[in-house]
Amino acid sequence: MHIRVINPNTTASMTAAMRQAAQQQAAEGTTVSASQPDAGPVSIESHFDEAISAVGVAEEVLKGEREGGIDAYVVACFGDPGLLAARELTRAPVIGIAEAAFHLATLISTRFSIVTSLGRTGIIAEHLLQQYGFSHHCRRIRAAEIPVLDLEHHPEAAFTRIVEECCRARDEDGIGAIVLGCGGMANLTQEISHEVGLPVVEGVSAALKLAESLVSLGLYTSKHGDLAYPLPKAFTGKFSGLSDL
Ligand SMILES: O=C(O)C[C@H]1NC(=O)NC1=O
Repeated sequence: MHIRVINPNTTASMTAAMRQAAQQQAAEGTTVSASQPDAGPVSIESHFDEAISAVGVAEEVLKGEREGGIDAYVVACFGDPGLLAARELTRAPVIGIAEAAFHLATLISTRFSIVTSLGRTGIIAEHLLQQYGFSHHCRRIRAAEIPVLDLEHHPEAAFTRIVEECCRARDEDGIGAIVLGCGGMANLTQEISHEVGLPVVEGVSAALKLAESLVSLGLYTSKHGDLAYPLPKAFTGKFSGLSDL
């Protein structure tokens, strides 16, 4: 099967790291490709960044549908930007890394904490926990207080900050597992788990394995109801190419 990982930010090196992490976890016979929008934020650290990146996610799914042969998509940003819009555009399963991580974390612990990059995006994770029904499972949303691109530009310092915050969560929050709250942490999971001594759930890998499961079960995004294809209509200006999809 073929799974497309979409990095909603436009940092190609982060996309490559996500693809590598996902391919390492993929089952034999699963091909993982990755893409990012041509236009949008280089990192997603605010509501505004999320809103802009959601358009890019939709455009990447449309590209994938035109390309053909893609069995599932992963939206690889912890805010799950544009997830429901993306699901409207395809019958293929579309899995957000936050939603995937929350599901898996509740299967291995009764309580988990999230460690994300910047504290100001914590409210986005809080809203997702409420939306997906996991609020009572999550003890606390913590932040390493590192800009997302520090994961690329200052990886050692970023790793240290993330581990320190994970250790505080382990010692203070009464939890059994940790969810990493950034797609850019996809290649750090094993090292962090080894340092912290708790199971660490990372969203790109979680979403990849859930996508494989859905495809293997023959499950697809329902086209009955609100996730049916969008109604054909005219779009104007720079979105005119989306007219009558
Ligand atoms: O929401 C966050 O804090 C992290 C989020 N930003 C980004 O560019 N990729 C992410 O996963």
